[in-house]
Amino acid sequence: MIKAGIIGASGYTGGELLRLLVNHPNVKLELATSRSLAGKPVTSTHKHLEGFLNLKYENPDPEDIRKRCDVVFLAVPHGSAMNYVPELLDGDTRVIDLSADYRLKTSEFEKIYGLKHTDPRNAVYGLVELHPEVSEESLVANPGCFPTGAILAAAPLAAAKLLDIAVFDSKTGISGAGISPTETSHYPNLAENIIPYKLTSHRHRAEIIQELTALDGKLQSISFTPHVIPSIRGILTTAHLFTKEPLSTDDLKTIYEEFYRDKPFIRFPSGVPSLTAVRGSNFCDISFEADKENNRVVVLSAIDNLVKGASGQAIQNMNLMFGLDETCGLWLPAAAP
Ligand SMILES: NC(=O)C1=CN([C@@H]2O[C@H](COP(=O)(O)OP(=O)(O)OC[C@H]3O[C@@H](n4cnc5c(N)ncnc54)[C@H](OP(=O)(O)O)[C@@H]3O)[C@@H](O)[C@H]2O)C=CC1
Ligand SMILES: CC(=O)N[C@@H](CCC(=O)OP(=O)(O)O)C(=O)O
Repeated sequence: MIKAGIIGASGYTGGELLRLLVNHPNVKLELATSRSLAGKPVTSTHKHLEGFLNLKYENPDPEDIRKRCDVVFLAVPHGSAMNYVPELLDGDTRVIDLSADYRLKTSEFEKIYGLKHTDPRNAVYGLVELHPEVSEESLVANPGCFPTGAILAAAPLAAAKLLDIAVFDSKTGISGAGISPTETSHYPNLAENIIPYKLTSHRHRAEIIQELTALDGKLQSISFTPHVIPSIRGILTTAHLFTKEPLSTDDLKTIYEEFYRDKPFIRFPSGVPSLTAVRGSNFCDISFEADKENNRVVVLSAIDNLVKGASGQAIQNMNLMFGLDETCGLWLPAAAP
């Protein structure tokens, strides 16, 4: 059995890692950390895990964590993960970082996040559909939630070198903001509302550029605007992709189905994707329609930000890093409606 530890287990992605890992056939949950809740049962805060888990929160030092775990998930805010990684990797332990600390080149991270990076090692970007080489790595940077949906929506056209301009418009549930309440998450501010933010400067744009540019080979014009909607989970991305030549919907079908052949978590539902059809699951549902007159295609993607956008994708990475089938423990339908 793979002994797994979660640092930051009291948060939303930590809770979702626990929910998925309690039923993973190859994993034994060894450790759940929280600085503020050490000594309390994990089920005192994650009440949905009652009857599934006997762990108490702990707050051991990184060396102890490394000795006890084969794999450690870092579910902590960006800027914190880099303080753990060097000590955790000082042995055979493998690390999957859900924060943004290792997703970008160090200089780009420092520019976008305004933080000094103290550990300039490289990590593979853990979007499994594009980076199967995660299986060879001991440190994986799990992608951001918005970039996961946006990159998967545009990757086939970028790889075919057909993409000219990409405009991503995303709507997210509020769990993307983490467990601490904010003015945006305050019920009267969010209910019956849609809140756009960081209209041109969201930090996730850098990840989208990094990955699509790598596929296409040169810098494309890429814009991204997020909105929070009054849902708890889910990200629906509308990608307006302007192409170098006019494409039909049949062309798109050929390109997308070929690119995602044998990728178990990419689905092409009939009609448009829906947040409820992916909620609680690791699927990314994609649909597309050509607007030939404008050299534009509209691609929609739907994910659960806490699963394919975070904890499910992290387990997908773990599966490959340990030589398991990528669907292991993750082959679950959504909790719809
Ligand atoms: N929510 C989402 O949809 C997604 C989140 N992510 C990323 O995953 C990471 C976790 O997100 P999320 O679960 O939402 O965050 P939460 O705020 O819900 O939880 C973070 C947890 O980390 C612990 N923590 C906070 N600061 C530190 C620290 N300095 N050292 C150790 N532990 C700390 C906290 O527990 P305590 O204070 O008790 O120790 C807290 O429970 C973040 O980097 C986030 O950006 C990525 C994709 C999607
Ligand atoms: C609603 C909300 O606030 N969402 C967050 C993104 C969530 C996230 O998970 O960011 P990382 O993947 O980079 O850690 C935001 O816009 O910053």
